[in-house]
Amino acid sequence: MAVRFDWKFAQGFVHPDELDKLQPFVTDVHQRLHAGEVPGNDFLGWIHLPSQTLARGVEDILAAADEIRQLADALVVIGIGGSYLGARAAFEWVKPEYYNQLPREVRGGPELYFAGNHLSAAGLKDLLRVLDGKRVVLNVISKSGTTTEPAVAFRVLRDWLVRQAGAAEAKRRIYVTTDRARGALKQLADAEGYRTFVIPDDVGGRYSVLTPVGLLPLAAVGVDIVALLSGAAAAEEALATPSLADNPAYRYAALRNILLRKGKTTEVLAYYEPALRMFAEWWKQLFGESEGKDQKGLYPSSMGFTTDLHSLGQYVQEGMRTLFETVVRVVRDDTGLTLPSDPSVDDGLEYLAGRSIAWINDQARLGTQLAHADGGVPNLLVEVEDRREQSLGELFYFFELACAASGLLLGVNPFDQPGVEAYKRNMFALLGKPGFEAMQAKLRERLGP
Ligand SMILES: O=P(O)(O)OC[C@H]1O[C@](O)(CO)[C@@H](O)[C@@H]1O
Repeated sequence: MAVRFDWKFAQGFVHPDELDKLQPFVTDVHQRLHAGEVPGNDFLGWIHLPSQTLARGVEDILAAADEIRQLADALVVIGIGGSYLGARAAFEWVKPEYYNQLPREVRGGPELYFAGNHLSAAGLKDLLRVLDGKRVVLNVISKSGTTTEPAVAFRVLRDWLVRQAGAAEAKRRIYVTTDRARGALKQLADAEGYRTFVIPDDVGGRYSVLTPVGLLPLAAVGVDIVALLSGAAAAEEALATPSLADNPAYRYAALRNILLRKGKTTEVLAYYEPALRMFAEWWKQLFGESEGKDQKGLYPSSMGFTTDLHSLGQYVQEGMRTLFETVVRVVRDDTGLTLPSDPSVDDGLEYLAGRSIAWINDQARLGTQLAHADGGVPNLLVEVEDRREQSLGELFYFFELACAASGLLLGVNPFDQPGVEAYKRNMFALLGKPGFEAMQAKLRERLGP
């Protein structure tokens, strides 16, 4: 596999014996997961999604992606949570950091923007400014079809698009990804005749990156979605064993469980490449929504090193000893970038002349892992061979499986998210949504003048 798991920097905190003791529980979780006998078992479509999608083929997605490439200078993906994080994570992982600024011939695809993942007027206005004068395609994504943030952004952007391009052309430039039958977005798509892609019923939002949710926008910007799926399918096969010795995803899940029980209540996903920033955001939703319930669950956080070593590094080294760290490391460097030699400048760096920047970064990583472990922060390591699609597909599946197993070991339903409704109900009441009148009065009273 292109993904490897190592826990040598955590061995002072966990004895191998402790893992062995969890084997029967992991075996039970594995068997129940594969037999569909777990809480939330109507959301297990992700387990065989990679192989089944490859077997079915993705020609329809590739054809639509081609159309988008023809139609668009800029593609705007409108979605929030699982309806955008996977696509954005893969986009930033695979494509160069300044993709949108590169010339079209170099990029190969349209510029890519994300909207509907907040309710900021300024954010939306800034996006409209940058879209001005461009041929824009919208891909609005919502499984429920009722989420407020993307619905608001879609209404604003659709209105803008109709004014820019006319109603008929706007219709051609809107792609909808949603539930097969339910939701306001589905009704709107049917009424307007928008091109529609379906999110399978049995795949939850945070597990949906390998459905059209992620695949369509990724294909449109030239990410190799067949390689992405192939990597995930390879992991699906390789990780179909309950054995902790053979299954690194279960080893990771079991270690998280052990560390949590020892009082390590926060997990920091640490990365040393800016390209992994949105991957960490995807990971946070995956674990946070899956495990944070029934007053349980590790708090998933992330840090980008070495940047955050100069802001949060002090806390990690000497603050509350409730942290452990999972480092995601990309092994291969193909930048060819080295530190130039210049003996005429006295900046104290000549001893590094000729060294690759990637090597320097990795020494920082090793030094940090040792220091953090010495400071009482167990360190786990997930190594990924490179930034190619195949490897990323493996990594997506690795964490999806680990998350399901980890949630089940914790005794929660890893596939629901009842807690996110609380803020939504309050917001609907305050916004004056029909049906929430009584609640609105109560909340306004609590808020006072
Ligand atoms: O795709 P939808 O239905 O718009 O939901 C977006 C996100 O909102 C949540 O439902 C949380 O409110 C997530 O689980 C989901 O990924």
